[in-house]
Amino acid sequence: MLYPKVSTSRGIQELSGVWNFHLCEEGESEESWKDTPLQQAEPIAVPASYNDQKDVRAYRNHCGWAVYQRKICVPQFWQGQRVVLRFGAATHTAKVWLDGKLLCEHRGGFLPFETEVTEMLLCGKTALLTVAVDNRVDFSTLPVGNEKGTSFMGSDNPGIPSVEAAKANRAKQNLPNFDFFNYAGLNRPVLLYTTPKDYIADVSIVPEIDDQTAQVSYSVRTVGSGAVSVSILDAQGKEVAGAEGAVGIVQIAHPELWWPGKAYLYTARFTFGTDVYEQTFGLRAVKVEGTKFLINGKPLYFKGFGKHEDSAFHGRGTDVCLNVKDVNLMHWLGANSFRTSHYPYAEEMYDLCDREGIVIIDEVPAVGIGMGPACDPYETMHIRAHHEDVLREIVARDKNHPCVVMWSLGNEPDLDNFPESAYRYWHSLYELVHQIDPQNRPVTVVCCQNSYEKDITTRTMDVVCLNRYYGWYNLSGDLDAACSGLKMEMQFWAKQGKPVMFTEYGADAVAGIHEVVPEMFSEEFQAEYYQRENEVLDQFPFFIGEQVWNFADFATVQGIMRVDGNKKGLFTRERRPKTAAFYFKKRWHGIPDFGYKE
Ligand SMILES: CCCCCC[C@@H]1NC[C@@H](O)[C@H](O)[C@H]1C(=O)O
Repeated sequence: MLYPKVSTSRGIQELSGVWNFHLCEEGESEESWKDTPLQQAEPIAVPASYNDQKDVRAYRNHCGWAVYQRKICVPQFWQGQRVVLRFGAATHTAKVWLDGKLLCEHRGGFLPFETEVTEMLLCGKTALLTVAVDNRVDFSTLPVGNEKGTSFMGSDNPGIPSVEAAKANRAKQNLPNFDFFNYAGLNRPVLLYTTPKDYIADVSIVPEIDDQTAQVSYSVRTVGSGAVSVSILDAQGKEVAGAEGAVGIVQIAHPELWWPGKAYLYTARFTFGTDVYEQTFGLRAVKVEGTKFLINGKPLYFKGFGKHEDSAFHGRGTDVCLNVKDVNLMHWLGANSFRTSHYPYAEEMYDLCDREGIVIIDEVPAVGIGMGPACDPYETMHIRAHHEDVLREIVARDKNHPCVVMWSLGNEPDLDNFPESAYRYWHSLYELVHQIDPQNRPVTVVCCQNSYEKDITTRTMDVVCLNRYYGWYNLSGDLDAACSGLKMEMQFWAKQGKPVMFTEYGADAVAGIHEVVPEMFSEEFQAEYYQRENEVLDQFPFFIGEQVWNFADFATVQGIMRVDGNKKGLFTRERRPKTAAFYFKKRWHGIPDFGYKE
């Protein structure tokens, strides 16, 4: 799916700003307002989550539909154009009406969707746009919500009469089986854009490089009639190659490659009739070979993070200023990568990483898939069809980004309680993504701390991505025992012949807690945790990367295990560095992006 861009043939009207807003009561139909202006509407900013925009529990803890509404119209000089309404995302399920006519519905809260509105808007009138967004999570959604019991790491005293009675009478609420606040609403930009009637619907770019030359295979999907041509421009805007036809191969002489830390972007300017669309791309090759993750034939060492889209006031709302700040902090640290834990991030972040040379592991929101040893989630949850949908959508959206070097099918599913069932589920998704990705990038699923000998799935992925918490969730506070356990597990992985990396490891540190003798939750313990465990990891040549959990402190559902959210950040939520940030700054500037341990 193309990202909307202004060109000589295309215009954009952003619909950001203050809309009218209403939280539906339990039992109130989301369709109540599809053709009627909201009464006693409240103000709400778009793009942003609604949860923190008003300090009342109803916003913070809402469970169900919320209605956004505003008037829209388009300039008459758009006559003759095709007009499209596009949502960067709506979390988690959306229904869209224009003057009461249902335009579209979409499931999945982290990927774009759009609908053509030409006829309804070009008749010169102002229309009422109504969007209903449902934030409920359950066994059919990704991310997964529990349908009884507690949320992630929640606490309960089941069986006590008074507790059970109170549970039966409590207001409906979400029980996220994941460790990030269930921010919801129109989190990403909403806009109208135009194309000519005959237009470019999609483009796909597959770079191939060898020593001295590079070629780009491209394909263009069009609607209507016309001829396709493509012009390849270098970073200075100079044409370096060109071709005719909707499908073709272009040779690029004296290629400038795209590298982590040294990005170089070309632009493919596609023309179809009067339509013009420009797609940036990078000349880079990604390949797993033995226990190495090769970019342009060189073995990368991942230095970076699991992150979240999370900030004060905006919640999970797109904040390009914060994106720039975070990428600058990554440069400051000597980091080269992050995983979009646990959902696809806003498109604007990938464009920024393309130009800044930050490498991304791109993850779908398949998180919370597990119910413990009592129940096989692959038999009980109804997520498969939706899981395939989000995988197709993430590849369709992000396929041309040079910064995307690997797909993550999901985070910390149950892989060891029902190992054969898990393997069937995840291996078929692994094969699906390899089939649908034009660049055929490596594919993984991120594994939680588990019985790695029973888990027969993780070892079959292109890269073994492990989330491990030796010394935190187990062997808590005892870093000698933790390092002994970690070393033993690494000796298991040494026999698997796969590249292995940490996509999570870490410890909560409440900024400002300092101890001469480091204990858990102090900044000193967090730094010592990493320093000790990195000493073990540095001993294993097949270990190809360290992504700490997390880049910054972030909001979670309230519970006994979280004091104002998750505090495993190297930075506070306001991006103030903790002691461990300075440890990693020193460490990562001393580790090369390529050839570490060689
Ligand atoms: C025993 C539970 C183990 C959870 C493993 C650690 C968790 N991985 C997934 C992330 O979303 C959580 O924030 C992280 C944590 O809790 O900080």
